[in-house]
Amino acid sequence: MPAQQPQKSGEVVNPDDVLDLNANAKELRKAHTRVKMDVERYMGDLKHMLEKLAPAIKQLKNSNKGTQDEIEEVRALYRKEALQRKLLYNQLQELRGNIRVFCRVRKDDRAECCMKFPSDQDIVVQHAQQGKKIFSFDKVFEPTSTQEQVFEDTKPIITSCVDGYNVCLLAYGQTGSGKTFTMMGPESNPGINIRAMKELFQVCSDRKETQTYDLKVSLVEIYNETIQDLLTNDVKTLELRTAGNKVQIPGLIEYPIKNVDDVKKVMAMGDKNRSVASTKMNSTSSRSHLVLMLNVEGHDKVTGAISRGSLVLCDLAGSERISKTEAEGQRLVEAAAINKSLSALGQVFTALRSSQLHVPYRNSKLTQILQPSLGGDAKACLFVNASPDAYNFSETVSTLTFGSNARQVTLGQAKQNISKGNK
Ligand SMILES: Nc1ncnc2c1ncn2[C@@H]1O[C@H](COP(=O)(O)OP(=O)(O)OP(=O)(O)O)[C@@H](O)[C@H]1O
Repeated sequence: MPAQQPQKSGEVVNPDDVLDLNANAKELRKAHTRVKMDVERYMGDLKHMLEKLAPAIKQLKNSNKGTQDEIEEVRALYRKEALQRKLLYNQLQELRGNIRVFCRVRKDDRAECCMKFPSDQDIVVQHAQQGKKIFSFDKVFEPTSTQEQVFEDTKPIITSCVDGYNVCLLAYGQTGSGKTFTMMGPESNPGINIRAMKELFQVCSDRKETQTYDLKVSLVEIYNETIQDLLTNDVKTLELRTAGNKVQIPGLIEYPIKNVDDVKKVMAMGDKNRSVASTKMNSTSSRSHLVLMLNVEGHDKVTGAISRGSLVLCDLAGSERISKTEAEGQRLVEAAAINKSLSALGQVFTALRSSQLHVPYRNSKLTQILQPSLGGDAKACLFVNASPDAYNFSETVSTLTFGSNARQVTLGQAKQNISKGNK
């Protein structure tokens, strides 16, 4: 039927057309009723089907929940087992006297990250041309790790100096990799040094009913193979005397400290005297090894026993590739001295690892000063700091290799230095 044209007023309407229109409307109404009935029937069928499926769906949901619960249970078991394994491992390390090695990767938002962290003990370093390497440590701290988290893992070792242990903590790594950040940190977010002192004062205060403690600090830097006292304005080079496994530094200033503010004052004084110079890779690069030494003497009020512990916190100067930093003149001399003493440290680790009779502590002032901490009954902890940037791939691999080697060093079981009292 041709499409109906609108009727103009006054125009005559054909009666056949009206009949056709009525017939069409009737057909449309019938079709509408049929479709409505079909929709209602389908809806009924669907409802019926859903009702039939409901128990099956419920069962499926429950069985899925079961799987989730099972997965959670397995996860919890795994976590428990991993914790137990770690505790046993720590006990074994303690008995064997292994150096604990922690790896910390610095935060660097601009870096093209070349690392992956498959677990909190493993790190994978990848490079398109140079391949992939995996390293394991006692703990790996990712770039997102906070100063609190880093301190938490070292706390038990550090505080054991109060019980008469000699404890040493070193930060090693390429220049700009975050050693100073880890050890000292900014004032608003302090690193291990300040946190350790706070914790030590807390431990001493908790024991004040039965113990009294005297704490003294000294601060030196090893710059171009000379030892300088940082707690005096005089530029004073100190000598080292080694007697057996003990090292003495005659004339070294020791400051008694009573609280964290005293420590901060000492650090500020040392900072002022420290040789800091600008290099191409790090505008505040430390050109010397910084060694903070704390002696803790405890007196037991009940037994009269005296404990003598020490804590050595060492922020090593950055290892660097001279070609990259473009060091010249005085900076080149400094870089050579830094690299020489760091390789002397590596040689000491190699000798200790292979239980050689002769350990070459005397090859550098750094290893000489660290001899009591690395040579026998002390507890040692090494931080290997690394940059996540692919640009630093080869330095990172060399730092992590250094850390892996140090991890195999066995110092022997740590001993407490306690002399019996007369009470
Ligand atoms: N985890 C971190 N989070 C945020 N900033 C960091 C972190 N680690 C390092 N940095 C920043 O990176 C820069 C270089 O770090 P830092 O001075 O600690 O390196 P370094 O290893 O001590 O270098 P050098 O051996 O040359 O003294 C600093 O500006 C520091 O604040």
